[in-house]
Order: sequence, then C-alpha cells, then structure tokens
Amino acid sequence: MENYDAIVLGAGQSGMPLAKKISKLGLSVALIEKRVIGGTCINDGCSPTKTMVSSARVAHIVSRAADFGTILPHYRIDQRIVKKRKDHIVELFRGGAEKSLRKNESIDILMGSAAFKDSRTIQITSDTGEISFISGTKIFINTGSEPRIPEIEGLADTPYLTSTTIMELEETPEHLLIMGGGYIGLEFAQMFSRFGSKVTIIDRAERLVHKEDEDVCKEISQIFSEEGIDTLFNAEVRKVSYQDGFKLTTETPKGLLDIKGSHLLVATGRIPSSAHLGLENTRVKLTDKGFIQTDDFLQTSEKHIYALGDVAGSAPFTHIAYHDAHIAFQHAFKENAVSKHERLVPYCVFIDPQLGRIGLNEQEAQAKGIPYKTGKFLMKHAGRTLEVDETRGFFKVQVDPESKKILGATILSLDGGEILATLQMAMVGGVTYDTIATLPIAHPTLAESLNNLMGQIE
Ligand SMILES: Cc1cc2nc3c(=O)[nH]c(=O)nc-3n(C[C@H](O)[C@H](O)[C@H](O)COP(=O)(O)OP(=O)(O)OC[C@H]3O[C@@H](n4cnc5c(N)ncnc54)[C@H](O)[C@@H]3O)c2cc1C
Ligand SMILES: NC(=O)c1ccc[n+]([C@@H]2O[C@H](COP(=O)([O-])OP(=O)(O)OC[C@H]3O[C@@H](n4cnc5c(N)ncnc54)[C@H](O)[C@@H]3O)[C@@H](O)[C@H]2O)c1
Repeated sequence: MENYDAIVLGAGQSGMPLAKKISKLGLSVALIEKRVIGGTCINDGCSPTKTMVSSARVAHIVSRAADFGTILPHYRIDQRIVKKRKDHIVELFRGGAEKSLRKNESIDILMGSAAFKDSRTIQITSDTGEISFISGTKIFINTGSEPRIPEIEGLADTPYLTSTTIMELEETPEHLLIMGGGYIGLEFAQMFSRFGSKVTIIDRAERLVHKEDEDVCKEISQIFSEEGIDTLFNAEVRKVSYQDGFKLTTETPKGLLDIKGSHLLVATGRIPSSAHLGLENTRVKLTDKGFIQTDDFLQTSEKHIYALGDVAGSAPFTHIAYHDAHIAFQHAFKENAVSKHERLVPYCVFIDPQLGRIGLNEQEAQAKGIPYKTGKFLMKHAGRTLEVDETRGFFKVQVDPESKKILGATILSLDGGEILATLQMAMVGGVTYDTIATLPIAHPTLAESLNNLMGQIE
C-alpha cells in the first residue's frame, strides 16, 4: 500500500489549491475525486450559473433596448444556445484546472470515491467497482455539499429539478415553480423569468432571504415583483404530484392551495457530503447537521485530519473554501497559522442588481447588542445609475459610533459585488467612514456614491 505525505479527498475549491501548495513543499500528494475535477463551483455552481445569468441579462437589456433608442424588430430566446455557452465555460474552466493539476508530477490524481478504512487508510472505489487502498501522513477532507431534498409526499416520484439539472434544460419552462427563496432560488428565478418563463417562488419562511435586513428583502421583493415573479411565503408544500405538469398541494395562511406549473426546481438548501466517508472508522466528529467538526484551524478531533470548505460548515462560498486551503496549509505545514475566527465573509448574490454583503447587518448587530450607526443611499439618486438607467437598490452601511470603523455593509446595486470589495479593503485597513465621506473618488462612477453613503450616517 502506497503512503503519501498528504491525501486530499475531493478536487474542489479547497482541495485543488491545497494539493498544489503541499506539492510545492516537495511532498507527495494523492488527490482523490469521485466525479470530475473542479467541484461544485466550476461544474454545477458559480461558473455555470453566472454564465447563464449573463445570458439572461442580455435578454433583459434587449427587452429594454427601445428605452435606450435601439429599436429591434423582434428577438427570441434559444435555450439550447444558452446551455451550449454554459457548457463551453464549464469545459474551459474544468479543462484548465485539470491541465494544471496533471502537469504537477508530485500530485497523483486518483479517480474514485474515497472513504476512511481507518484513520490513516483511505479506500478508493472506482466507477467500475475496483477497490484500492492508500495511506496518508496527513489527510484533508474537502468533499463539499449536495442539494437537500425535503421529504415531501410524492416528490421523489416526480421529475423535479435541482440546481444542477435545471442547467441542462434545452427548452424554456412555461411555468417554473421554485421551492426555496434562498440564493439559489433567487438567481434561477430571475434568470428564467428573463428567459421568458412564468416563475413562482414558494418558501416556508415569512420572507425572501431572511438572513438579510428587512429593507433589503423588501427592495428585492419589489424588484422581483416588477419583473413579474410571483412569491408565496409561509407556505409548506405537503404533497407533490406530476402528470403533464406539477401540482404542489401547499398549506398556506389562506388554507390549502394547489399550485400548478410545468417544471419544479427544489432549492431548499444544501447538506454536507459527509455521510459516506467512513468517518465512523475514525475519531472525527460530526455536528448534529452532519458538518465535520473542526477548530479554528480546520483541524478535526484527529490531529492529522483536517476538513475544509462546505463539508466543514465554513460559509458556503467558493472564496471561503479557497481561503480554508490557506488556513489548513499554514496550520499543517507552516509556523504562522491563521485562524478562521476573525475572517470577514463577503459574498455576492448574482441577482440584478447584485446583492453584495459583508460583516454585520442591522438585524445581526441588534441581535448581538452591538452599538452601531447606519447610513443608506438610494441608487436612484446616483448620477451614474441614472446615466445607465439602472436605478434600483441602495448602498447601506453600519459603523461603530466610537471608532468610526465600518462594521458591515449591504450593496444592492449594479455591480454591487465590485463596490463591496472596496468596502472590504476599507474594513481590513481600518479606514473610517468620515475619511471615505470626503475621499475624492473618480467621477462619474458607482463607487463615488460611497461619499454620499458615508455622508448619510447618523
Ligand atoms: C447553484 C450554485 C451556485 C453557487 N454560486 C456561488 C457563487 O456565485 N459564489 C460563491 O462563492 N459560491 C457559490 N456557490 C457555492 C460554492 O459552489 C461552494 O461553496 C463551493 O464550491 C464549495 O467548495 P468545496 O471545496 O467545499 O466543495 P466542492 O467544490 O463541492 O468540492 C467537493 C468535491 O468533492 C468530491 N467528493 C465528494 N465526496 C467524495 C468522495 N467520497 N470521494 C472523492 N471525492 C468526493 C465532489 O465530487 C467534489 O468534486 C454556489 C453553489 C451552487 C450549488
Ligand atoms: N452567489 C452566491 O454566492 C451563491 C449563489 C447560490 C448559492 N450559493 C450557496 O449555496 C447555498 C445553498 O443555497 P440555497 O438557496 O439552496 O439555500 P438557502 O439556505 O440559501 O435557502 C434555502 C431556502 O429554502 C427554504 N426552504 C427550506 N425548506 C423548504 C421547504 N420544505 N419548502 C419551502 N421552502 C423551504 C428556506 O426557508 C430558505 O429560504 C447557499 O447557502 C449559498 O452559500 C451561493
């Protein structure tokens, strides 16, 4: 049985960069992947969805072309071209990732499903059922997450879609029902509405994106409603059936409703891929939700085993999985370990306008009893948004009244994710809000609205 200095389970957003970092130390690495190189982000997540979001944005802009003085005779959506474009990007990104791994002679890529036989030995089962074993001095688990499918009567017997399978459609759904108004639900709802589908979101919560402040949710709801997307809240789907279309028997505050549609997307969250890893053969512990328990350096209760990314319960974003690789690497192989404890977690939801978020929002500051002052600037007052006619959304910030430092921000705006990064830099650098209020920022950019935003703080 071959022994490696390091074994990495899963070639995802942590596993790939980690394997490369370790190999640069001159150590031997086995990278085990059960499906395809690249993990969720490249194959089923960020890259394909954002490619399709771009197709949908073109459709949206074209639908508004006359407002800008371009008169088009007609246009139509070809879902097969949308999918082909998405497939091309996935192949490009996956191919690039795989090529750079394969040319690294210190990394052995082993295709198959990995599971612990004991805390040092990994069993690999190939697609054809062949079994082999390797051992590792250090082992890193990066097996990601998968869609959570709720147990609802009849659902399993229907051709429901997940975030992965919906991207394979070659026809535009007539009426897309979406269970779950989280980030996945929102991105696909607006995308397919722009492709021409009627879209209805059904969520058991009382509002969209309930982790965001109420004014953020209201603004997104308004934007969705203007684009013709229907929403139904406090709604518990009790039964699903399919016969030439879906029927969702749903308990709502108004009683039982039958909701009908041509397609159903289940976007009710994701669960960690930890169930089939043979962890019972080790002393690695799981949380009650199935995440692998780690400390702030991503070390599990077995000192030579680390867990990273979605499976470790890290904030479920690609850039965080990528940063986890840095944390685990520093702790396992270097002197200057970095803790995940103080890490700022920015994210950007690719609805239009984008929702960029970092640090504390108002409801979190209130729940934690943290004193704050807040400021808000509506994008309809920004010169730049008027020029490009993209006036929806707002910039919002929370600051510490004493130190004047930024505690958190929500940027719901055209290119909100890009603006967010400038605030992240300010937070990391300790730049105070009064400095930003008077900073000369290039005109006419979206970023110059940060002057106005900071001027609104009270
Ligand atoms: C539709 C969608 C859109 C998203 N959009 C964004 C976005 O815009 N921005 C963002 O930051 N995040 C986004 N995310 C989240 C992001 O994709 C994940 O947080 C990120 O990919 C997690 O990385 P990871 O390294 O933990 O796991 P993954 O990248 O999922 O990698 C895990 C790998 O482990 C493999 N594996 C699993 N079990 C085994 C086993 N037993 N043996 C061997 N291999 C195994 C899997 O096949 C997979 O390749 C999105 C997710 C989805 C689903
Ligand atoms: N742009 C991005 O960064 C991006 C985009 C998409 C996804 N992601 C990642 O993927 C993860 C998963 O996304 P998600 O949207 O599936 O999960 P989520 O946790 O964000 O939202 C799930 C939603 O489903 C609802 N729900 C749960 N059970 C339900 C039921 N039985 N009936 C009706 N509604 C139900 C919940 O109330 C919630 O609103 C996110 O946490 C996110 O980190 C990130």
